[in-house]
Amino acid sequence: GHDWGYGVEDGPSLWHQNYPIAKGSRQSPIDILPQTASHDPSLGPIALKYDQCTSINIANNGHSVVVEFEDSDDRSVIQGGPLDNPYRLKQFHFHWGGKGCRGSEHTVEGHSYASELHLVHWNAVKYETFGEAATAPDGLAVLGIFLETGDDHRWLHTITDALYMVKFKGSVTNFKSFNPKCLLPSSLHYWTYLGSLTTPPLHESVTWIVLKEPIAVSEKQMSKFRMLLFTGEEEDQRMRMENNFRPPQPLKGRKVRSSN
Ligand SMILES: NS(=O)(=O)c1ccc(C(=O)O)c(S(=O)(=O)NCCc2ccccc2)c1
Ligand SMILES: [Zn+2]
Repeated sequence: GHDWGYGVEDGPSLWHQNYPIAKGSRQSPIDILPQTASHDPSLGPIALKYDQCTSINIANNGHSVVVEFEDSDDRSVIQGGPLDNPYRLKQFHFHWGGKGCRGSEHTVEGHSYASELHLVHWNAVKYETFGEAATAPDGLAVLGIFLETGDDHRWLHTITDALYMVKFKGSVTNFKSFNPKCLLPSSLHYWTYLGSLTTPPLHESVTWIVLKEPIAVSEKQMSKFRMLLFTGEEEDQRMRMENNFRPPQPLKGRKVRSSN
C-alpha cells in the first residue's frame, strides 16, 4: 500500500516506523567526501554493456518515473569495478527537487545536484529473481548519475517528451528501444560504497557506484519532471511530484572508495 512518501505525514524522517532498517548500519544515500574517499588501485573500471538493452515501458509508480527493462538474460549488464559478477539492468528512475531547488540523493561535500538518475541492476549469477537479490547484501548494484542544470541534454528529450503520458500515479506506457548509454557522462570515474535502497523497503543490498561527472540538462527539461503527479487520476487532490529524494544518512564507519 501507499504507506510512505515524501510529505510531512509520510516522509523520510518517519519511514523508520514501518521500516526499522531505516536506522540500520548501511543506509543510503550518503554525503560523499572526495578527500576522505580512499583511492583504491585494485578498483578497475566499470564496464556497461547496454548495447542490446531492451526497454519495455515507462511508468509513474507514485514515487518516481521508472523505465523498466527486459531482464530475462544478460544482454544489458554492468560489471567490473567493485563487482564480482555481471549485474543485470532492471530499471532506471530519477529523484529531483522543486523549481531551482536541489534534488539529488547523494551529495558531494554537502553539495546537492538538481537531480540524480539511478540505474538498478541485480546479481542474476547468484540469485534466481530480482526480489531475492533485492534482499541479499550483494544482490543489487545501482549506478548513480548526477544531473545539473545547464545546456539541453539532446537525448533526455526522449524521456521528457514521454512524461505527459504518465502524469498520474499508476499510469504506464510503451517505451521501447531506449538505450540509457546516451545518458552517461564522458568519464566513468566513480565512488563506490556498500549501502541500501533509498526508498522503502530500504534493503541493505546495494553496492553503490556513483559517477563523479554530472550530466547537464536544461531547466526546461527538469520542469517536465515536475509536471508529474504523486497522485492518481481519480484522486481529487493533485500533488506535484517533486522533492522525491531521501537526505544523506549516517556513514556509520563505512569506507567510500574512489576509482581514480
Ligand atoms: N533509489 S533506489 O535505487 O534505491 C530504488 C528506488 C525505487 C525502486 C522501486 O521499487 O521502484 C527501486 S527497485 O527497483 O530496486 N525496487 C526495490 C523494492 C523492491 C524490492 C523487492 C522486490 C520488488 C521491489 C530502487
Ligand atoms: Zn533511486
